[in-house]
Amino acid sequence: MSSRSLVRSPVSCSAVNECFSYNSRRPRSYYQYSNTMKLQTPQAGQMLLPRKLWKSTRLQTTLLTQRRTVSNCCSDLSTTYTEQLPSYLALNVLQDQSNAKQNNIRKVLVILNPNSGFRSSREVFYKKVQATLKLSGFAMEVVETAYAGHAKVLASTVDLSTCPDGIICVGGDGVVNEVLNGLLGRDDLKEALQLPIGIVPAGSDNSLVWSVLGIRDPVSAATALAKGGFTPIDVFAVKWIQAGVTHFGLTASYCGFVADVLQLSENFRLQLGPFRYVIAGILKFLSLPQYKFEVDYLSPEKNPNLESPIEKCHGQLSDDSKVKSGTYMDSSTGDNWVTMKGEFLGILVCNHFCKPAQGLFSPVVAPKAQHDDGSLDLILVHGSGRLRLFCFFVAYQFCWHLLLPFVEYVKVKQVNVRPVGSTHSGCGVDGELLQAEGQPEWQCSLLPVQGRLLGRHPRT
Ligand SMILES: Nc1ncnc2c1ncn2[C@@H]1O[C@H](COP(=O)(O)OP(=O)(O)OP(=O)(O)O)[C@@H](O)[C@H]1O
Repeated sequence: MSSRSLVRSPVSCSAVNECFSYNSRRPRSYYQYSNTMKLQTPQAGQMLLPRKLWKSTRLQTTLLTQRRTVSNCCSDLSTTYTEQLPSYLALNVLQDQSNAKQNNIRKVLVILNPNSGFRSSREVFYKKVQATLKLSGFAMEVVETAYAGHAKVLASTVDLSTCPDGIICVGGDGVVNEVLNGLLGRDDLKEALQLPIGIVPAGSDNSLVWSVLGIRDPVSAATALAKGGFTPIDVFAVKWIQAGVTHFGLTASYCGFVADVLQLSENFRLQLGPFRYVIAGILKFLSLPQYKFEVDYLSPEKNPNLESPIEKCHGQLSDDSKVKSGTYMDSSTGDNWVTMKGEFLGILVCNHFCKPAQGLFSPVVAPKAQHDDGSLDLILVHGSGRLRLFCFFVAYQFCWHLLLPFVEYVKVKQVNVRPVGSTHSGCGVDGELLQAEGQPEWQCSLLPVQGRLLGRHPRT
């Protein structure tokens, strides 16, 4: 995750809307960036196996290797696989795959962030994942990111014909977000949207792949990639209205306490790795400011009579003296809007149920959210103060947070948020902090098109 200014990464939302009338100019080849790229050679990793199992695994792998070496022309496929044995679980899948797809080579670009999580992405990929993917027919071009924003540059400039089967991200949610934004910023948007994104979790918290595909370890991720298939997923856009700049996301956007923690945590990235969130959370909790926002949201269902246009968990919320709220109809569209102004500890807009991969009890933030249901789930944590925040946090650990009287849960189509006064004006998107000048208005809405993730949930 990294803090960054939206000004530095302008992506026009109109580009997405123009998707259907796109201009098929050829993308620049990403090889022009080759001075920052490092094509990787595989590293040998020896696994310790029981003697009997070692023998049988070795035999299976050797057979697979022979077939692959004949059918593939990718230079590093000649690696001795006996030095890079995948897990036993994966081997069963690989055998099926190799029988069914002997001639089906899947060409992908692998973008590896060596800076993710505990900085173990290289080890994760080369020791736990690479062999499985190779054996299942992936021809991979591996590129390591050299700086923050590099994954976005790669995704926006790569020649799509060199990786028609997708881009696989090895890292955290941040690198996936960069790839998404790179793809959605391309001229050949229609083709880019079709390109699936694969994820090998190696970051601080891979909430996306854990929530949507039920995968949180690299070996399972490799197995899911090897098995093939796609999972459609809604994509949302967060627009800084005044500047007309848009950033895209797949997981969640948030303002208030969580965005503040995200910003503070970046100071500890080098020293603490994934633990930076805990330390930043405690520090921010101890110096908790008041957050005031104006919020407008649009419910998915139109109700011309303004009768219960929203699903509210707690009707008494509007009686909270600190929150002024009302409903109005946009005369141009006939949409019903709910508007409120007051103190909020947090405003979270979730695209899936947002299950942190590293949580103690792995609670979910938005239990009713679905990654492909065409709506966003808004969670408003009303009020201020450490006691309220503490109650929310404890309840959240047991997934009771929606029962709290100061928490509101609504399915929405669009949310507009305006920080009031000295409230922190940043907005977090998938773990990336978007910063804006002045009094920004953030608009979060779903795109009319879906993206695709590589792999399917193990139970589907
Ligand atoms: N070579 C690099 N050097 C420094 N920063 C990088 C490099 N490559 C990528 N980054 C930045 O690191 C940020 C975090 O990456 P990533 O999300 O993969 O890991 P993480 O933060 O540990 O995991 P998570 O986002 O799941 O918490 C990205 O936003 C990206 O901009």
